[in-house]
Order: sequence, then structure tokens, then C-alpha cells
Amino acid sequence: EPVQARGMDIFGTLQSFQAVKDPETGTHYLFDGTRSEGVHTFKANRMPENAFIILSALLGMTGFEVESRNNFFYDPSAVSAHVNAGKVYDYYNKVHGRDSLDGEGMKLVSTVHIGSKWNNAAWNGKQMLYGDGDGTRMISLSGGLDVIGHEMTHGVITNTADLIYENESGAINESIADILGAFAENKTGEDLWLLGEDIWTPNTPGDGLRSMSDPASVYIGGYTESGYYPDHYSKRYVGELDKGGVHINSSINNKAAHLITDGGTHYGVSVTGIGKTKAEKIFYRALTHYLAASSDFSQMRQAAIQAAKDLHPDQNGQPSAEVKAVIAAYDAVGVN
Ligand SMILES: O=C(NO)[C@]12CC[C@H](CC1)C2
Ligand SMILES: [Zn+2]
Repeated sequence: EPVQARGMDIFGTLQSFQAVKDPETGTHYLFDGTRSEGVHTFKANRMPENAFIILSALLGMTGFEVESRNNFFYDPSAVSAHVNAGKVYDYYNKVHGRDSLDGEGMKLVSTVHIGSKWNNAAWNGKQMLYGDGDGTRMISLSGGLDVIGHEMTHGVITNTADLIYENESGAINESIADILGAFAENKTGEDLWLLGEDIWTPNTPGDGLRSMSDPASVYIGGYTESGYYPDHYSKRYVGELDKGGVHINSSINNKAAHLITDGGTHYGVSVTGIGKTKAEKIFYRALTHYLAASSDFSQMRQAAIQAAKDLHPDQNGQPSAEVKAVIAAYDAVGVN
């Protein structure tokens, strides 16, 4: 039956959450029945990550139950994954009126300790998977609420536009995951626009895996001419690596989202920001009503404009401030 349980998350913060108790053994498991069909968190075996990701997708293998000892959970990565999945569930439910990743209350399954020192996380089409990080480049990725928001948004995308995960549609997939993942984390200031700042380089404060406000401030190595993430469509990566640059070119659309939200002048184009509350609804509506599996950057621009028009109609024949911001932002990043 359901019990209130506790455990330490990866930052040493005591968390309280719902678990279940096995009447025979008296052991608690990380299953939270308070959210739709539940939030269920597991721990992986020692299997290499690629094998686990595929087998869990094919066979529904989820790993092992995370057990407590006298009502306490001593697996911080699992506690962080469990609590943060609940927070992202609540974001989609309260802000967008969406019941879980499929809109029909599907169970949220996460598995932690994937691979060995794996500096990554993934959505395998069915569930979220988190590595422990190597301790220097990353720490346990389930501690990043924006990372969990990113992976769960891949789940929302699978159940909506299902953007093909390569080339431009894949970059839009990645970008929507960054954008709604960041909005789910709902930080303020620069931290809102950094991805994975809580779990990235524990010895270096203030940095992140990617920056949505200033993509070109983050080094990505030899993929692009500059060696930095692109912040304009003319600087996009056009090679085959990274499935045609899905994690690279996402920064172009991320920058558009930043400009729509906070405003700014970018390559000489000025945008008046409209704030997070309006921006998140525009991107969610674009994803759920207008984007399709093969949508490219230009179609992302059209989808965002149409969603903005739906939510903020023209006034006496003039486009609303919100629509103007979307148009200007895509102009600023060179997407027509
Ligand atoms: O893009 C990703 N997953 O699809 C991530 C974002 C944060 C972790 C590192 C790269 C996972
Ligand atoms: Zn991703």
C-alpha cells in the first residue's frame, strides 16, 4: 500500500515522496501513485548503456526495484530521478493541462545508474534513462531538473509531432526538449537558459552543457567552423556527425526562444520579449498543433507564428506584439 517515504537526493537535500510497501517483505519501492498511472523509478544492472537502452526499448526491461531500509531510500540518484520526474509531470499537468507524456496519464518510468560513469541521459521511446556521470565532466544526471525535463519532453514529442531524430527535424526535436525542459525547471536569470548547470562540471560554477541565451559562448569542438554552438542559421552544421547536428543546430532555435522570451538585439535585429508564460504556451501549441515528423527550421518558424496568432490574435488588422516578437526572433537567427 502507499506510504510516505524519505530519502536524500544527490545534493544531500532530504526529500519526502510517496512510495509503496510490499506487504510480504515490508520493503518500500519507488512507486509514486499520486500522479496518474504513477511514477516508477528503477536502478540498472551493470549492463553497458547501449545494450540497456535497446533492451529496455525492445523488451520493456526496466532494471531492479530500488529498495529502502527502514523507510529510507539510500540511493540519491534514484531519489533525484523520482522527485524530479514528479515535478516535470506537475509542470505539464498544471501549465499545459497535459496528463503525462502521452496526454493519457501513462506511467513515468526512469532507470538510473545506466552504464558506467556515463556522461549522458536518454529517452528510448518508452522511458527515461540516466547516467551517473564520471564525476568531473558531469555528476548524476538525474540531479538536473532541466535534464529530466529535457528527456521527458522527448517523450512528449514522441507522442505528438514525433519529430524525426536527424538533421533539421532532429535539431528542432532537441531544441523543443531544451526549451520546455528549461521552462519546466523554471529558474530565473541566466540559469534559466543554461542546460544541465546543476550537474555539469561540479568544479566550475556558472557553466552548462549548452547556453540558450548565448549559444556561441559554449565550445563544442571541431563540428562547426568556429568550434562553438551556432547562434544563426547561416552558421549551422551541415555534416553527418551527431545525426546531422541534432545537438548542435538546436542552439539556433534555442536562441530564437530566448529572444522571444527575454528580448534582445541579435545580429542587428531587435526583439521585444513577451515573457516565459506566453513563450511556453506558444512552443507547446506549436509542438502539439502544427509541427510534424519532418518539420524543418522554416516550418518551426511558421508553426510558432501560427501558434502565436492563435493565442494572441491580430488587433484591427495588426499583428499582436507576441506575433511580432516571434517573427523578429526568427529573423534574428536567420530562419525564414
Ligand atoms: O541531449 C540530450 N539528451 O537527449 C542530453 C541533454 C542533457 C544530457 C546530455 C545531452 C542528455
Ligand atoms: Zn535530447
